[in-house]
Amino acid sequence: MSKTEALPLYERKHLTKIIPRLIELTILFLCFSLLGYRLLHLKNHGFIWLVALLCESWFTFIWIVVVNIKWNPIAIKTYPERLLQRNLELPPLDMFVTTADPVLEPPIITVNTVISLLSVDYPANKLACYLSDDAASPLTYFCLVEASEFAKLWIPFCKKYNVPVRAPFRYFSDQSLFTGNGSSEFQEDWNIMKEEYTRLCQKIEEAAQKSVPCELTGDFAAFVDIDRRSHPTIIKVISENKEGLPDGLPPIVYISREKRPNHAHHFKAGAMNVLARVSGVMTNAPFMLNVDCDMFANNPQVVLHAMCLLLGVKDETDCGFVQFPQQFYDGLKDDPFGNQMVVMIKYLGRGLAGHQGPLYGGTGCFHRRKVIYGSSPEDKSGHGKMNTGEAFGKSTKFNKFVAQALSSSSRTAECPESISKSIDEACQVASCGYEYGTAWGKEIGWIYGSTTEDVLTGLNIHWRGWRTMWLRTNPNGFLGSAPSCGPNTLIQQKRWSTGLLEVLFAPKSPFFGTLFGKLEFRQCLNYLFFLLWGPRSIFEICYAALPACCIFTNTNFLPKVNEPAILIPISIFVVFNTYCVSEYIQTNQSIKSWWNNHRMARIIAMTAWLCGFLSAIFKILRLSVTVFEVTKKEQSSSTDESEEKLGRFTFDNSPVFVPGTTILMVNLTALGIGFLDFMQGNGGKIIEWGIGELVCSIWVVLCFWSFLKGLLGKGKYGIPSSTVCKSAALAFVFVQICRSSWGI
Ligand SMILES: O=c1ccn([C@@H]2O[C@H](COP(=O)(O)OP(=O)(O)O[C@H]3O[C@H](CO)[C@@H](O)[C@H](O)[C@H]3O)[C@@H](O)[C@H]2O)c(=O)[nH]1
Ligand SMILES: [Mn+2]
Repeated sequence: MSKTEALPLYERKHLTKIIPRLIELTILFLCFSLLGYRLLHLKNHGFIWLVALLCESWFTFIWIVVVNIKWNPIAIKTYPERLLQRNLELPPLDMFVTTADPVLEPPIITVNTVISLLSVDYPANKLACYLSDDAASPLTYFCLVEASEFAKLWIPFCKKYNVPVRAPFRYFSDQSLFTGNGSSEFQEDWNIMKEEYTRLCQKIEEAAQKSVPCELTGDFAAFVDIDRRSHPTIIKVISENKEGLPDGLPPIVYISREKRPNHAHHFKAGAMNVLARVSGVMTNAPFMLNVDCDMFANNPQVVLHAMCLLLGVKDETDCGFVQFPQQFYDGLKDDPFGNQMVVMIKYLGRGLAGHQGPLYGGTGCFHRRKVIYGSSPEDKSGHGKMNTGEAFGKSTKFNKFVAQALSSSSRTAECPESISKSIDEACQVASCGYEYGTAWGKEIGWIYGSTTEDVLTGLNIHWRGWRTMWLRTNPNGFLGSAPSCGPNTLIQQKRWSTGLLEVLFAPKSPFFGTLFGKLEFRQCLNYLFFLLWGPRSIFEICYAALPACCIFTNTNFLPKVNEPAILIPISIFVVFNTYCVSEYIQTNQSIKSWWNNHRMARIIAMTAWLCGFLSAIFKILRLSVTVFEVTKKEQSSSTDESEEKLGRFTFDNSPVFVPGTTILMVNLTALGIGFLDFMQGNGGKIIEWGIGELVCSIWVVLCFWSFLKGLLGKGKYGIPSSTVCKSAALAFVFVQICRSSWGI
């Protein structure tokens, strides 16, 4: 063994710091003090104190969960250059991209993602790229074919000049990436590439304008009269790299799985399972990478970094999958929609890494094929219980490859014959009846039953005893587009809170994972942080209504100013917010962006999470079904609109805006009535509520400031009048209920 071979491919570093821990415990101690105070005085107060007690108990519980996550943070550093020095044959990797709607997900975005993957620093004969198109759109296929032509020029250019970002739209939009060696040759090549890329964009744009991108003959005949909800499988091999050139164009395959109206297609999870099977009969790589259509590879060495972990761990059990953080490009200044998740990703990510590992986030994740195929760490020899009977479906050829994937060590998997020869087999495994009577979606592959199939699938992996790894690289491994404006952000959050609650009530809920499986107890708690987003809305709403309720009924839910106990809530408020602000400062973000994230978190919790919670409850009661609503993606913010306009909250007539508007109206009314009572001396009665309630009510109004602007705004910046009416009615009923219980 040479010296370099002995060097580890990665290092783990503990990041535990004493001061944050002390602050976290202080907050916890203060929360318990508050609960103690409430319990002591419960009998002197009525219903309102009970509600306050319940909410605060809940918040304390959530805080315990947070402290648990953050307790032993770790970071991992990888050494791709050591991997390259080892001179071993790198293992094959199948790369999956999913798209579902050419309007919400413009093909130029998808195409950039595909191009960035095709041009990573990794031998092309070890890669294969599969695009799943749930819209069966000839436009997407057309764009993919065009992109493959462009990639033939782009890949050599990237490798020759070691281009730092390989998604062309990013590369050409950012002057600072224009590195090269300053030579005239580089300048010339750059100009050519720029021209080619502009041409590609034009072609795609023109094609998108027409109802069909080109004549549907020849290669495109399969798309004639296609109804996206009912059509046969379409699989097209766009390139093959038959010669196995290490610096050629990797194989590219377009897949649109069969859809029939009377077959559940399980949204993204269903698409992922088809990708797993089709790639299983075509290239059967032992590792798979999956990204959403908007998540391009931002670091050319991303695959090498991931391989450092997948190949570098002594025991495979420690690395069931490698998850990269989901980070975004073109974030607006001060994060007005609170959707960049920088702080959450940094602190919760490194915290989770110190436990059983990060949850699967649905994109930017490298999997082991055999883990996806349901194997457990102990099935080392591949005689896992899954490899029996008809668990994997009826295709004999596919079953043969499954057996190989399950039995071979992670480094090799026998590559099936030529890709285009497997099309018939591939069509069979992509048909909508294939999964009947199999374990797909139950024990194998992406698990069905939640609109956050990623969390459910990852849970199933942790359940079987795999640990997982979290990898942050500099530059970021992948970047995606964060939803902008009000409706998109809230719809996405609604889907998440629904899906996460579905996971909690799934047969594979984390409780059972700890009781009957190998999910660690503390990891189960970690899952709860996410899975309880929906129910959190109830407590947040109640708490936001409390100050108003106190003003309406002339009572108090906080200690009075002259009571020493007032120090408890004041300390919680000060210490907690200082702690949060310090996290923003440590991640080089502004205080304004803390505030934006704070208020957006309140808005999201009380609107989107509530709607998500209700829709999950309706589903559990079998009153309705949940659907995966695809998030709209925008390529970049470089439109004519100014930053300020782009950052302004927008509205539509979705019911998701009703609860927020109601809460705002209730608190505004409370402040108004409070002011009147104060001026008129409350008809001679003593005013029981005080500064505490007033400050809380004002704080709620400040958090919903964008809604206040929405009440006055017009067009998309205004709350639609139907929403205003509904909210006003609800607010009126609430005020009446409070007032009628006056003095009780
Ligand atoms: O029927 C469907 C619906 C969606 N998708 C794809 O799924 C991906 C994610 O959809 P998106 O609308 O972008 O959802 P996000 O909320 O941005 O996604 C986050 O949350 C999802 C779970 O809710 C995860 O699956 C994603 O990986 C994660 O990025 C996209 O590539 C879609 O094309 C499909 O392939 N088929
Ligand atoms: Mn997305």
